[in-house]
Amino acid sequence: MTALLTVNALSVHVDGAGAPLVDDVSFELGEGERLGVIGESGSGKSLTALAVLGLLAHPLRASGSIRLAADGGDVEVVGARQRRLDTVRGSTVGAVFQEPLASLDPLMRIGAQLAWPLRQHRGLRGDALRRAVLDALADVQLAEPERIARSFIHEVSGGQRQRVAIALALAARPRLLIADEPTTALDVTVQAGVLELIQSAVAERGMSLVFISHDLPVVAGIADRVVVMRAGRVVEAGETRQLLSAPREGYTRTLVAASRALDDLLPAAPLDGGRV
Ligand SMILES: Nc1ncnc2c1ncn2[C@@H]1O[C@H](COP(=O)(O)OP(=O)(O)OP(=O)(O)O)[C@@H](O)[C@H]1O
Repeated sequence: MTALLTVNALSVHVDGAGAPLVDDVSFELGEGERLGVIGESGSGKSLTALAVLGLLAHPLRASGSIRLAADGGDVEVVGARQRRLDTVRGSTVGAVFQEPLASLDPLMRIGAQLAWPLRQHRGLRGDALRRAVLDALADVQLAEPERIARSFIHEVSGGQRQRVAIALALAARPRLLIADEPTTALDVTVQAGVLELIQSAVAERGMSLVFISHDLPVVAGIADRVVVMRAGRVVEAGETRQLLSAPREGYTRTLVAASRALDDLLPAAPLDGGRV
């Protein structure tokens, strides 16, 4: 399988401070592959995602290597100039975060926000652009796309906001989607729908996925391979089924046991992907 993303010995430091927050992390992601990143709060999952997106801000600093296979050739994200990163963000890699407002502008109508990447990356104008905005909203199963396009973000529900954020992440047709706890902030009744949407969008477009969560059953249902992080390091990595049925490390065993204990309380919700 061709590697779309290769992370090698990635560390993230606070400039001038001691121990790294992300420490010597390596993994690879092939075209069309879905990778789950799991670990407790503070284990370094989000910083790893931000590093891949080239979004670490001072005083955070990455070292090591993050290579993305972009259309015009490989891009080394660590140390890349802003202009180089602008060419891969959106078109090679898109992102959805826990809090949709992280990627949405409260002062701009939703349609105008979506129009921007469609114009920039796909060169659309006029009627074609207006149609593409409505199609992008319909693609994320938002009813009444015309009304949503005219709305500001505070005029739609939390679940609808996350769907808009997904539409925005997909607008430039990236080859890789990074979803960082995309359902954690949502009402439990809308989590399942948003997860299904991410899964179907990734499958239909043949995209690769990095799915970050602290929720093992959710990751089990979505990822081909899993990376387990703790205290900034990868403690275990492997094919999802194998890793969950025979975890080698004590920490992974604890995570699996905790999920199974919960599973026993919810007999209708099997570990393997049935939940939310
Ligand atoms: N800007 C920052 N400056 C200093 N430390 C930071 C900064 N951002 C994050 N950290 C620290 O880095 C560590 C890893 O944070 P990170 O957000 O990657 O964890 P996480 O695994 O994504 O957690 P969660 O599941 O709660 O989102 C944490 O100890 C956090 O406090």
